Amino acid sequence: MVKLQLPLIVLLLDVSLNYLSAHLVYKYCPDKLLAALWLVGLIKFPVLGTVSLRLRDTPWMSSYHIYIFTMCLSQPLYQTLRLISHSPELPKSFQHNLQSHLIVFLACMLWDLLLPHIFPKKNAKQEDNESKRRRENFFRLLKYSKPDWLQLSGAFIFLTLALIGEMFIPYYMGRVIDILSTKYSESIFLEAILFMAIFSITSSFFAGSRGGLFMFSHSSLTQRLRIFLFRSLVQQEIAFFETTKTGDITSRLSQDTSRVSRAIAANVNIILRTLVKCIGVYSFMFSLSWQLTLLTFISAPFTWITQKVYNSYHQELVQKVQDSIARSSDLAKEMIESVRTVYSFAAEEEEAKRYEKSLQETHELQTRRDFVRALYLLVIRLINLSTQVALLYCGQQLIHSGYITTGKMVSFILYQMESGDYIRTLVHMLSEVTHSAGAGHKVFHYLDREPLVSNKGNLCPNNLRGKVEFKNVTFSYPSRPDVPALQNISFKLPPGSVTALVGPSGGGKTTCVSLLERFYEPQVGDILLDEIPLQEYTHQYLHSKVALVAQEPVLFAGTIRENIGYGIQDIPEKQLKEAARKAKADAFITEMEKDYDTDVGDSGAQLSAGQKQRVALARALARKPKLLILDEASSCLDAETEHEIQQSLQTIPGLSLLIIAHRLRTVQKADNILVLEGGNLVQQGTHEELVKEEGVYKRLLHGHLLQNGDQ
Ligand SMILES: Nc1ncnc2c1ncn2[C@@H]1O[C@H](COP(=O)(O)OP(=O)(O)OP(=O)(O)O)[C@@H](O)[C@H]1O
Repeated sequence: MVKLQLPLIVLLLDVSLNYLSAHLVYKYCPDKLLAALWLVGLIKFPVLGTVSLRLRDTPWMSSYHIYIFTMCLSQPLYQTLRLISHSPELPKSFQHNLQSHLIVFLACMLWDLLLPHIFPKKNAKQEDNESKRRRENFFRLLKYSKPDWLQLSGAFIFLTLALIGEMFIPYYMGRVIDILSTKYSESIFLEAILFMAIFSITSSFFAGSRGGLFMFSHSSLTQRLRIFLFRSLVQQEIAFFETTKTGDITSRLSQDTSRVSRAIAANVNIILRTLVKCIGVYSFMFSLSWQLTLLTFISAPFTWITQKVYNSYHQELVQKVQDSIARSSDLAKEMIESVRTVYSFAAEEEEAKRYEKSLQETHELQTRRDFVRALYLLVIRLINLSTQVALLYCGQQLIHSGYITTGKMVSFILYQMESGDYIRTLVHMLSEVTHSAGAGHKVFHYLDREPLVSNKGNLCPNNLRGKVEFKNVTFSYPSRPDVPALQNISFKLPPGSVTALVGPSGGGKTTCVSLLERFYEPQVGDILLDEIPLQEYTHQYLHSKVALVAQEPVLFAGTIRENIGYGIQDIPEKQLKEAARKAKADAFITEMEKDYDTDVGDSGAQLSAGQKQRVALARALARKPKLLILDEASSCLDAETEHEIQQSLQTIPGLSLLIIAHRLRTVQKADNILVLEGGNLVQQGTHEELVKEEGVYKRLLHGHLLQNGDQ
């Protein structure tokens, strides 16, 4: 009950104020009654509006602003109506006044009780934070639009010129009707037609130029945002991509950037155009008939409220539909990418059902969205129809009593029809701008994200020996922080040596490689290259000196030449071919129809697994590394080719090799073998030393985990 005190006090105050002001004015200056009522209404509106803001979170009272809005306008509108229909009467009695206020007040409470059940609402604090964030995003977007200021200024000038032209067209239409229905004069008629044509042609030209320039700014802002965003994304650490869905990232890049930039160019274009048109149309309407203009205000609050309610729920549903569509296309993409697996498990029907379920969800959301839209259109049409009936009725009275001509009435109706559209567009676009700027939050979130593994090192020495050292390294993956993948690991890779990493599956071999590549950063300990921590070297330098060939190397769509030279600008032909020769790829490449210019297909699909591994090895060698990491990189090669490659690699002076392999022949020749189990370094030494010890290595040999070379 306490919560109702303030609204009730305001209600009583408002009723008394209405009653008093109307009586005073009627008593002392009855001829100014209407003007005074409008004045009181307009003064009350901001004052009571501010009070209503404080009541937003009060249960039952969040629609109090509707009440305030209605009450501020009801008195002046009522009197305007009476005046137009020529039946002036005393302001209503205090009881009448109180009754009408109470009815609206109770209606608002009922609305508030029902509304949360139909559509859940956010609280005021959340809304305040969101609108603050949207404002900030909007200004940030403005900054990004700076380079387009010339086009935007041009667009604003054309916008104004187009509007001036458009504004006069209905006016001249009315004039033509008046000329035709009264005393016809050819010269005046031709003059009106001529002006109408001039305004139509010039405004069309200006409107076209305006639209073109706005669209230009829109697409250039979208492009700029996409470039910035992409740049920021590719600098993120690997863990970011493991924990963020691909669909999320691509939709930020494609849809959100476009939506956000629309907030500036396209939407501001529409808002300004509509706002100026609204002002212009209402000025014309006032000049034609101020009485009828005031009458049209009856529909304004209803249109405004309907549009606002519709916007918030429609926007939410639109977002849900978009997310659902993105999920369906992710599903389809995943199926196409893994079509071989689907085929080999005969899971076609299952996949089809999964896709159907996802589409069904989209369909249901779309139906809800369309239902909300249909309801909205119905309400808007009813409001429009009622206004037009009231207008025609009062207009007929005004024509009858000689206040306006038929032509002016036609002009007025034409303007009025436009004005309704403008108010709706204005409310819709204002919310669209804030929502678009809201989508900016997601874009800016990625744009501002600092990678957790920083690439800010600045060391790139001319000489590097290539000595690597793991010093008490402990590491857990960010997605599983409580499970250590490596525990207190220490080892050294001397320059020019061959080291093998072996151990049962899940032992931590690939994790060591990932840390060396700086995909992640260890939580404890250091990884040193020539006694200096890896993070001190520049990103480019480190990855030219430490190269990785993974078990399933990724090739990019393009030629073999492009794949081998990937990441190296203008690689000399000699360097390219030398790398291919050392990787034993030269022979099969030269046998191909287009030699090094042969296309490898999507992800290298047109090459065999062994050929892909050799191209990937050539790609690593092309950058002349000091440490080459081979993570089961020759698993798809026959023993002979693998042996040839090993021999060829040993001829490269100063190259250290870190090999993860399951073949005994590869491992046993290593200078040092590191045995990892459960994230711990459990043994190390040469093959000869390790076979003498009882331990994991021997177990692996007996368990055939380390296969013989020819197997
Ligand atoms: N991206 C990841 N996120 C979370 N945990 C991971 C990730 N990659 C590996 N792990 C976990 O870390 C541990 C070590 O994995 P790692 O891939 O280093 O083993 P491995 O010795 O290379 O195994 P394999 O011989 O099977 O390739 C495992 O328990 C694994 O489940």
